[in-house]
Parts: sequence; structure tokens; C-alpha cells
Amino acid sequence: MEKRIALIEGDGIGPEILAEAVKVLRCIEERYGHHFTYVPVCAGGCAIDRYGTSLPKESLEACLDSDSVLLAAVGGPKWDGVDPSIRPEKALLAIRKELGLYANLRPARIFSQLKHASPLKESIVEKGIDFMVVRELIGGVYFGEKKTETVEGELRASDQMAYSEHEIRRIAHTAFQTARKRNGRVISVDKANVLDTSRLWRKVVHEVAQEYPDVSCTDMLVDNAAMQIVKDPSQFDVLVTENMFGDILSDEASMITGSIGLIPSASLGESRRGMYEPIHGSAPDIAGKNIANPIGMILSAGLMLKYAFDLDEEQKRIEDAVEQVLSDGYRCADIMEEGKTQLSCSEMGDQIVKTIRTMSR
Ligand SMILES: NC(=O)C1=CN([C@@H]2O[C@H](COP(=O)(O)OP(=O)(O)OC[C@H]3O[C@@H](n4cnc5c(N)ncnc54)[C@H](O)[C@@H]3O)[C@@H](O)[C@H]2O)C=CC1
Ligand SMILES: CC(C)CC(=O)C(=O)O
Ligand SMILES: [Mg+2]
Repeated sequence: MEKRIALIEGDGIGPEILAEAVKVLRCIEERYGHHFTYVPVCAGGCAIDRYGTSLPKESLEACLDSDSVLLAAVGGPKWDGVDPSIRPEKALLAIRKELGLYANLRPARIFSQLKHASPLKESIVEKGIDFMVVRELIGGVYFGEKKTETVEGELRASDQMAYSEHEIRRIAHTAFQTARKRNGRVISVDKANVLDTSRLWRKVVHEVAQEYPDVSCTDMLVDNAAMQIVKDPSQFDVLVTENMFGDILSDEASMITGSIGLIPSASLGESRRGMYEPIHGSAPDIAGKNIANPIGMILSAGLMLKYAFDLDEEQKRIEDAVEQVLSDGYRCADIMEEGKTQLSCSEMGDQIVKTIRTMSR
């Protein structure tokens, strides 16, 4: 199989973790006889430094010309002072929007080997943590009109939060279809006691629910959802929500599995071309030290093989190798426990590659 993969390493730990994902992909190519062409794409803070803008036209075109995009992370304090219109994060938002990637699937599943890495009590973890956050990705407050103006002698800023029915309907379908392949339970999270956007969200989700009589659908207010995720995560199967709530709740959900560094994501739209990205950011506090956990990035590459290229067996091989490495007692610093062997970012990549090579097909 021949495929073009746009690689966006971005900033902070981005280059370190993406290098490990590419190592793993090259190993998969070798073992399964595929041929992937890797196209480095400059976006984020590094593009501001080089070209004066976080998403040069050529970079967006390279993403549009690819079969899939693999993105590490963008941003960092170095660019906090730049004009908001060219911030590193703007590049990420623009790629998602231009590629029409309205659905961001963020799994929250605890590896059995990492039960002690969860900050939750053992009695809660034992009940199980395995749910999917289905986050709307190209609407809501991140994309609404922004304004900072002087009103009556003081600055006033506003960000508009808006949703149209079709934007809610399509993500609701994604959630119900996802639930059908899982345990048939959708919890829709909103703030319908306060927000008009949430009241519309609820109405449309309920309409779509009628088309999926085999899937249960309940509503939960977002403040309660934030609490329920730590109180009893086993109640969730598919959690569907709007863009900002999903951004926040998925970071929370990641931590109860041990670390944000473990969680991959798939950003999908109508076309086959999606973007695959770990859910964390550029982690400037640990950048350049070779200590970041590359597992979320590597599992994102795995999701790309499955969703973009239908390479289910290859994806499974990567996931199995990650589990094997954890069973063998290897850990990165973020999930390190007594009695285990601590690996650097690049050593973790090497160990996963070595394990893929030694596993029988
Ligand atoms: N998709 C993206 O490109 C995203 C970019 N960002 C940007 O990243 C920058 C930093 O944001 P923060 O709020 O600090 O969030 P962050 O997710 O980068 O880091 C939060 C904490 O998690 C740790 N962490 C993150 N990934 C890790 C990994 N793979 N292994 C071990 N530890 C890891 C970091 O060291 C830090 O302590 C900001 O500029 C932000 O805008 C934030 C979220 C998503
Ligand atoms: C950096 C942002 C644009 C969004 C974010 O935090 C995320 O998608 O996880
Ligand atoms: Mg986030």
C-alpha cells in the first residue's frame, strides 16, 4: 500500500514524540510491505519563526494533498505575545476547519498494567475505565466571532459561541454510530440549564437518537459530568459534547487513565483524510529533555492506519506492542512506579519497535 502522510511535528515535545511514531510506522512498513511517503509540514510556532505565520499556504496545501495528517503538538510560551491571528494554535484550528474534521474521537481507556498509575482509588478503577469522548471539533466558541474593544473606558472582550443544527446533527450521528460498535450507551453533555447553544444541542441530539432505538441516550450537565468522570467513570460508554467542553473533559478523562501522554485521538470528517493527534499539547515544561511519553503519539499513528488506511491488523499490532512493553515493566517518567524500568522518550519508541519485530504475525 502506498500512502502520503503529512507530518506536523510542531513545537515543544512535538519533534521528539513524532520521531518515535515515525520509527514505529517504518517498522510496520517493513513488516507488512507497505510504502508510506512522509511529507514534513511546517506549522505552529516553528512556522512563525521561519515564515512569520503559523500556517503558510504551502503547509495547508500539503495537508490537503496528503492521504492523512499526523500531528504532534503546537504552541508554547515563546509565542504567547504574537498577534492572536497568527498564534500557533490558530494553525491547528485552521487545519481542522479546512479539512472539515468535525469529529474528534478521544478514547479514555486504562491499560490493565497501569491501574496503579491512576490517581483514582483502586475501588473506582476496578469498576473499569473505558469510554470514548466524541468531541465536536470545528464549531462552538473556538470558532465564533472574537472581539476586544473599549467600552465605557475599559477593555471588553467577547467570544461568540454558536452552533447550527447540521453541526450538532452530524456529530450526534458519529456518537450514536460509535456507541453501536461499543456498549450502546450515549451520554450527551451540555449546559442546557444556561446556554441556548446547549438547548439546541439537546433538542437535535434527541431527534437523532430516534434513529438509533438500540442505543440509549441520556443528558448530563457539564459541571456534573466533570464530577462524575472522577466519581464513577464506569458509567460512561460514549460521551458526546461540544468543542470546548470536550477539550476540557477529555484532558480530565485522560488523567484518570494514568497520564495525558498515553491518549491518542482521531479527527475525522466526511472525507477519508483525517488528522491523528495525541490529545496533549506541546508540554514546554519537559521539551528537549527526551522524557516525554510518546505512547499517545504512537497510538495516534495506529489509529491512522485503522481509520484512514483500513489497516486494522497493523493498528492492533501497535496497540498489542504497547501493552506488551507495559507488561514487561517499561515506563516513561510520567507513569513511573517503583520496581519498573524507566525509559526515555526515544527508548520507549525503540522498545515498542523491538516488540513489534519480535511478535509473531
Ligand atoms: N493539540 C495541540 O497542539 C495542543 C496544543 N496545546 C498548546 O501546548 C502548549 C502547552 O499547553 P499546556 O497547557 O501546558 O498543556 P500540555 O498538554 O502541553 O501539558 C500539560 C501537562 O502535561 C504534561 N504532558 C503533556 N504531554 C505529555 C507527554 N506526552 N508525556 C509526559 N507528560 C506530558 C506536560 O508536561 C504538562 O505538565 C500551549 O501553547 C497550548 O496552547 C495545548 C493543547 C493541545
Ligand atoms: C490547542 C487548542 C486549539 C485546542 C486543544 O487544546 C485541543 O484540541 O486539545
Ligand atoms: Mg486540549
